[in-house]
Amino acid sequence: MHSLNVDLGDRSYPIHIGNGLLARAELFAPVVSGRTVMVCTNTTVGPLYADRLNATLREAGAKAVHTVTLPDGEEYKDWPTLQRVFDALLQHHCDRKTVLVALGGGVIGDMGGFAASAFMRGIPFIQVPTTLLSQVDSSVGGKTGINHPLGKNMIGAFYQPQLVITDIATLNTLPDRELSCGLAEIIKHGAIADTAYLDVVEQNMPALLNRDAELLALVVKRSCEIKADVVSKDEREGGLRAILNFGHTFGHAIEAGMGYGQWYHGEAVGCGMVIAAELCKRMGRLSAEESARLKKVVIQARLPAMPPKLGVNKFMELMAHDKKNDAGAIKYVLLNGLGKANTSPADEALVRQTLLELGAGD
Ligand SMILES: NC(=O)c1ccc[n+]([C@@H]2O[C@H](COP(=O)([O-])OP(=O)(O)OC[C@H]3O[C@@H](n4cnc5c(N)ncnc54)[C@H](O)[C@@H]3O)[C@@H](O)[C@H]2O)c1
Ligand SMILES: O=C(O)C(=O)C[C@@H](O)[C@H](O)[C@H](O)COP(=O)(O)O
Ligand SMILES: [Zn+2]
Repeated sequence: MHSLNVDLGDRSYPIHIGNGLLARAELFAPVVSGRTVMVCTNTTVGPLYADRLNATLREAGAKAVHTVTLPDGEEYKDWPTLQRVFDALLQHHCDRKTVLVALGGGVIGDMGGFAASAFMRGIPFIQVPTTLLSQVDSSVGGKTGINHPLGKNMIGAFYQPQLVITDIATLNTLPDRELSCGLAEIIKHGAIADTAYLDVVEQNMPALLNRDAELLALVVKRSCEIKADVVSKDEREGGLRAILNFGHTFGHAIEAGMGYGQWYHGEAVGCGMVIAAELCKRMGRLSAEESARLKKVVIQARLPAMPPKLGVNKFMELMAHDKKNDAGAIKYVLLNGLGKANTSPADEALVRQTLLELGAGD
């Protein structure tokens, strides 16, 4: 088992990564012992893992374990579905000491975390991520929330979990398309912060796609380290943290514009990184080789590299709602060579031309 810590003063917490951790009661006990627990999961993950987890939570000393099972899909990351979590918490007479456990991918993690942040103005929560994407990225850092038709994650809170338990074995049931989505965020971590890591990911792509367990544990650990380092320096995205949004300015526009759930988050981010890299090349920030390399890794990960024909105007309209924007100006996360990132505005005509020439439609 690997363990690391997210250093945030009195909101610090451990991340435990390993095989079979869903059965390790002693890892859950420090947070759940003597408490009522509400497991928040969905109709896909619940039948696979909720019984196992609930037994472990009881063994860890939980007073009572309840489960709320939400419909599966990005299109349900919304108000009416969130309300179902509050309904369940109230129906079971949960109180401020109740612990919410989010068992699932990033959608469940973001919604469960948001529900925990708001219920009785904040109850403890644990992330139990079961997709590669949620294990390497969304379970760490405390961004929680839901979508709005006009923009991704528009309503939410920064609210840290007290514990992250990452059981690599859950990846055995993950569909291939979802595995690729996780690789998008992994590539992002390398591209913004660690070229040696990008090399490892690139060279081992076939083994990663083959779900080599040792390699997966290694990348989950390294990605968590990179993300935890950024988050511990800038928890609420005053500046630095925005680099974790590389590929997301375009990616979020794709997700909202195509209709939530059509393009998966990781797919939109993969494509968004290719668009951003092309823009960086045109701005003289990335060489043609670097930009081509990033595109090649994205394609190797079996992610889409071509934007959908959403139309350039629609892209611009959706990106005008991006949370990073400053005084009406769209701010992009751009690379200054691979491994170094910062936020910056970009010339609108150049962005439009880049999108058009990449095939986004006019
Ligand atoms: N908070 C953050 O920092 C952060 C970071 C990245 C992404 N996100 C958010 O996370 C979401 C994407 O997360 P995701 O890619 O995990 O998608 P997801 O939560 O929709 O999960 C993908 C699919 O895999 C299924 N699934 C989950 N675990 C499984 C398993 N072990 N076996 C079989 N099927 C399984 C789910 O039911 C779902 O159908 C987006 O909403 C995105 O905005 C948040
Ligand atoms: O943790 C962060 O910060 C990130 O930007 C990580 C992203 O991978 C993630 O998709 C996040 O939810 C995007 O945040 P948002 O603030 O752009 O909604
Ligand atoms: Zn993301």
